Amino acid sequence: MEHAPHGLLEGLKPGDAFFSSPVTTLLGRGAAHECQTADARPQTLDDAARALFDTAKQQGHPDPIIMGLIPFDHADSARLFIPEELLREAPGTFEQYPPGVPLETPTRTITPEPAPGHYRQAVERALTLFDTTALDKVVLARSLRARIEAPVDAQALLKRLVSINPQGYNFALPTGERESLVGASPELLIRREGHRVIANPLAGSIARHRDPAEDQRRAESLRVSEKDLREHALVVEAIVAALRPLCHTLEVPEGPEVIATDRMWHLSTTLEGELADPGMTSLAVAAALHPTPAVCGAPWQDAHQAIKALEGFERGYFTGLVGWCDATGDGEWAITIRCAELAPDHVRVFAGAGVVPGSSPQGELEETAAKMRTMLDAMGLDYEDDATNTTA
Ligand SMILES: C=C(O[C@@H]1C=C(C(=O)O)C=C[C@H]1O)C(=O)O
Repeated sequence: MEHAPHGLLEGLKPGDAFFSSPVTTLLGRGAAHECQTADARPQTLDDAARALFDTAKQQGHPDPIIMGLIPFDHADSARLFIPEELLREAPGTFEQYPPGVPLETPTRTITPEPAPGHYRQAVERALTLFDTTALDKVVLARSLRARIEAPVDAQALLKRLVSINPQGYNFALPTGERESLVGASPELLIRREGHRVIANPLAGSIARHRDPAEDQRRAESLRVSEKDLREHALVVEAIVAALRPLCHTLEVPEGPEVIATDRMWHLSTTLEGELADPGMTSLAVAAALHPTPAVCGAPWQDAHQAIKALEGFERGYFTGLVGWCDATGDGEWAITIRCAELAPDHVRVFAGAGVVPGSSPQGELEETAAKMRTMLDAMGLDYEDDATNTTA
């Protein structure tokens, strides 16, 4: 017998918006009201969301929900919209989702942007900044661009993603006439359910291994890695500092757990709080936290400056936010990682890694290669660069 969420994904058409999480599955069709904001500062996002809800209510929309994509950089534009039609289903039990046929994506060329050598050099430069500036951590990213023979089917790709990451934040949102951003993020920035907020930052990672004993050994090494625990603590500290003033109570566990995705082990902390102002929407809380040191670094300004100086490409929506917010303010915003930009003639896959004192350029290069495998595997794209020994 077919479970309901399978039905929802079965109905996905080009141009639809899809978001699934451990608590809900949404499929948005069309855009009754939409807004491409001038920038992504918290006030701009709040104003844009209010205006969208006001218009929807004036036009008699019974239960408007905003879906959207928020860029990494506050200076860039966010896309928020209220779908014309919204289909919603209870928690997606994608655990038994049939994996379907593996995708094949014939490619003409695959080009790393920037090149692996550039990436290693950026990490090396970041390491020197730790000695000469206030910088404690910076997340440096890179991408792979594949020129393809035929467009990737977003629905088929999502089916693969939900089957391999059933507990993840799986999404596909249109970003243009024929472009979309599709991904399987493991990271929840914030969920608001009434007064309650939950954040689940991840930071500190190691690639998984196909041999179960080696895989476990890697998980254990991550659990006690001084470098990764330090990298993780910086993220939790920043989120606690941002959430405390917004919350009556905030529960902070003593240390992180180790969680798995299809390709990675991560250090993970779940924080739970009671909002002091229940009128604060999930979008406003997300905007107050974003970008955390999980995707930017610490201190924020120094890390942002280092990214702009060293990375060598525009992140756009990658390491931004994807999610939804309803008219009561409830909603979820996940971090747009483990994602790919789909266009008719190319796909582009992104990944970043946290650099702290003690990081190695080759190690971070390999970590980004391992993170990219989630999307590369799902699309049936074969690619290995100088970061080969990650993906055993
Ligand atoms: C930036 C990415 O991941 C982030 C960086 C992590 C790390 O450095 O350990 C872990 C999870 C994410 O917060 C990515 O997957 O591209």
